[in-house]
Amino acid sequence: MFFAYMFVDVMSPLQELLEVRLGWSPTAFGNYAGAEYMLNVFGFLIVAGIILDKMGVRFTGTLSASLMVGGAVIKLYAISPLFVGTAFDGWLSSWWTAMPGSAKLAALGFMIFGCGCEMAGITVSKAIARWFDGKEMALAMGCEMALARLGVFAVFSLSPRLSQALGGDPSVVVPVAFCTVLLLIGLICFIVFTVMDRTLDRQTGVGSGETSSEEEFKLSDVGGLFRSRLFWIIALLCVLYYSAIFPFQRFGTNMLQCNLGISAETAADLLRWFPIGALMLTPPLGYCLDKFGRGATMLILGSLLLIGCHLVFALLLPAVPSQILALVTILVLGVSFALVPAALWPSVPKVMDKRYLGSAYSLIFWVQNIGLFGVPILFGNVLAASNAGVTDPMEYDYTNPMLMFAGFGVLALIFALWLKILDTRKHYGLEAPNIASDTAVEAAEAESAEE
Ligand SMILES: NCCCC[C@H](NC(=O)[C@@H](N)CC(=O)O)C(=O)O
Repeated sequence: MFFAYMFVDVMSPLQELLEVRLGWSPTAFGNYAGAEYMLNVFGFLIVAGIILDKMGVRFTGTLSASLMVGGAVIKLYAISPLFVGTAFDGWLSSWWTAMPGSAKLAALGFMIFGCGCEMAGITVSKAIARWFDGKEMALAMGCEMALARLGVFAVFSLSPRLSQALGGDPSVVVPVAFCTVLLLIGLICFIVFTVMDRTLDRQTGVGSGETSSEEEFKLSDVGGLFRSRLFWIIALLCVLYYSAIFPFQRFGTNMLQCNLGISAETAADLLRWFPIGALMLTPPLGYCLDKFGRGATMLILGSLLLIGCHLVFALLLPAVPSQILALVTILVLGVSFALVPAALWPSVPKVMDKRYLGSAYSLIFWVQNIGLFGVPILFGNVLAASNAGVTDPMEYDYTNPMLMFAGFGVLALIFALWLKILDTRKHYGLEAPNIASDTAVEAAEAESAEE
């Protein structure tokens, strides 16, 4: 997941370079960014859930890592001189001219990569939920997400520098090639893990139980989940919250450049602190959730912070173009980005039947992917419509698109409040700790001994 998240954002700090070098307008960049989720939205994630439940973690993990490498290679080819300027590029550029040929082919590669990345995401979530059931599940998920955030921090630090590593004109090829090699290393590591895991199973004579039928994906469960009010509240909270987070990560560098009049490198250096706040806080918050509970309250607080931060980016930063203000807001947004994921993902096993937990994760990811697919496209269009006639990528006015993010935050807050009210009425246990306290366990043991 570390290398996967690096690859997801490798081009985010290079939006200006892509516009100058390859002619990608904000709309083309938005379309490219949304493509990551396109095949998932059109049903791949549901298939991925079935594959995971039928074939298990080893097979699905290897398949997802292979898809990521395949997609990355296509994207690398699309932006390289091997493709740009060729007859194929000319043909691809000749229709739907808003998207240059390189953007179209890169979007195709990103689509395939996105299938692998999301498939890996549900595989990891289900594996952790099973391995840490009744134990430090939120801490384990928090550590996994912290590693992913470290990847984002690393790529925001490395990408602008790698683009200049060869001297001469800056290049988008070097950072993408670097991250593609990392994905290949990740695939090799996972294959080594599967071999070792299989060997251990053979030595101990214990099956991993990873395809146990009690948790098998059933199509009838999908219908049941879609009829569940709780499923929709969680899925809609998830899609609204993340729609104001991941697309922001992608467009944030240029937003800071335009508001502060700084280079892409300086802007990326500011933005990289966003995942760092989340990186440092998600594991301890996960630990607190395991020990003391308060999951629904964390969701409300995280949504409130999200709204405040996007309002600052939309209204205050253009009026007060201060790097300190930008940094403080980015750090607070990082706190929000720790609170919500730390509480949201471990809450799913609390309210969904274990039997269809894999389906529940894949369907929540599916609804989330619809937003993550559509919002960058919407964002690119809102940005373009608010900046008619602006040709300098340093001159865009980001007020309207950032207000749109704040609006998503308000809706997420409404769903978080609804969840808390339902939890108070129906006692789902969202505010309860994941690990029963020692005294509670002792009391339960004493009770069963008496019986
Ligand atoms: N074990 C938690 C998994 C979810 C982490 C979550 N990622 C996602 O929601 C992805 N579907 C989104 C993406 O890959 O873009 C996160 O907080 O990173």
